[in-house]
Amino acid sequence: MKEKGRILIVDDDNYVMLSIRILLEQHYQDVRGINNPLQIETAFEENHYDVVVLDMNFSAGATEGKDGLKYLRQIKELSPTTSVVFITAYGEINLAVEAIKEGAFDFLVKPWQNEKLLTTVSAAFQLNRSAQKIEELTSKQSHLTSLLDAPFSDIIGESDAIKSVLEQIEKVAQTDANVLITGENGTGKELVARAIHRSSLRNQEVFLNVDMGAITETLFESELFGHKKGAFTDAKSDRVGKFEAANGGSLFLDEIGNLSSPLQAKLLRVIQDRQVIPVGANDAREFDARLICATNAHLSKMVQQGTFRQDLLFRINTIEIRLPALRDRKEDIPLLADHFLNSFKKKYHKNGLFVPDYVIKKLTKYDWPGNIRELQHAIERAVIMSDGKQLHVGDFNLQNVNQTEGSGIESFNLEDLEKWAIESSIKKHQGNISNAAEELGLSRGALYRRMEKYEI
Ligand SMILES: Nc1ncnc2c1ncn2[C@@H]1O[C@H](COP(=O)(O)OP(=O)(O)OP(=O)(O)O)[C@@H](O)[C@H]1O
Repeated sequence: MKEKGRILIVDDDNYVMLSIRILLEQHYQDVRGINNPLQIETAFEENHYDVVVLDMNFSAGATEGKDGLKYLRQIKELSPTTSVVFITAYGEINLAVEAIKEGAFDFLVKPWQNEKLLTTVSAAFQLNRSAQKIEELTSKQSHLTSLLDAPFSDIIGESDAIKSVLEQIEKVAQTDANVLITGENGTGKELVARAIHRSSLRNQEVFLNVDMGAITETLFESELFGHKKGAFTDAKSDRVGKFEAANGGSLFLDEIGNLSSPLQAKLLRVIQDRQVIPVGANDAREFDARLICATNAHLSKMVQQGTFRQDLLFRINTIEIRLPALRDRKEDIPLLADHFLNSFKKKYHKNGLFVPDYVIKKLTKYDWPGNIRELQHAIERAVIMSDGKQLHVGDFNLQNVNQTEGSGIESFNLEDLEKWAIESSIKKHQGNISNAAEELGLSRGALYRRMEKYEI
């Protein structure tokens, strides 16, 4: 099978260039030859090359190899990771050594042996791959480091409510205190839990996540505390539980309000003792994980109703961070909308998509019962469904917007009636603009113009 490599051969002797090309084409997917070194720059503008096989002398009669060194420097400038292999005449070996000092990978002396040429190019190709890998890893690492340096960069918002949340995160992150994050669904509880971990001293260790709402009674102990081989029928080998696996890091227990009473008792014992006993084991094991819990339930109400243990609540809520509903920080909606729009425009390759101000205003008026997750999904849906030019309010499928406006015809103002007819028709056709336009007797363009006018 051919290697997925790109090789460029630069030699003004067409015979040499062609014979190397024919040989290398049997082993590499993309091999190109040029006989004029002045084309090197254009060749690199068109493609990246893993290896360049470069003649040492180009000017007729020249034997000093200065041309080769000049083009080597040019290639290294254009693409530092590309490996360069020189082809040199017998008398130029000193120069070839100089070329290696300047960054060439190796050289071959004319007349070359095919076997030797293939081995040299293959080694140059492997070196290039490793260099590229290192470059990739370095850029990934610097990206991760910048994320660590800016642990809140993905929490969008400038409202007083979100600023106060960020301040609290910063304060608690430095401690090992147990944190309870409360807030409605989709308000960003998991995002905040991750931010606490990232800005804590434990950020080099793991962040593990357990959804207490999804865990069954029977699996609870085995998942969280681990089990010994043979402890029950399916226990084919020893298993480390989440508490132990999160050692040194943070353990995020989501939907903690969903735990049954017996499981609350088990969890309380483990948090109090700071040790777990795996199912089927006799000895307890200590763990050192920072606990972050989250819920959308009112735990203190549940305590009053007798459905959540007060002692467990006291253990987990050393610090409580309450996340505001999106409707209580509406001033953040334009920022969040812009953030999600940009990322979905990129994801769905609709960079030209434009969102008029009146649409953003409409989004700000809506109450977003599903909070930021609902906003995120609504924007993703709108971007997918759009024709790639402009978003309209109708693209967002909002549930309660304008429920009161236009739900009955109380005014006989013609404009009000037209707006009502358009809204009703779009609703009837579940957002399908073509069908609504047909029913209203308008072209799609005319309907869009009216939608813009009435801010629908
Ligand atoms: N302030 C914010 N800035 C940017 N994105 C946010 C913000 N808050 C939440 N999100 C995004 O909204 C989505 C929902 O957030 P998250 O899962 O953290 O909410 P949650 O409160 O844990 O939800 P649930 O209670 O349903 O588990 C995620 O994709 C998250 O990245």
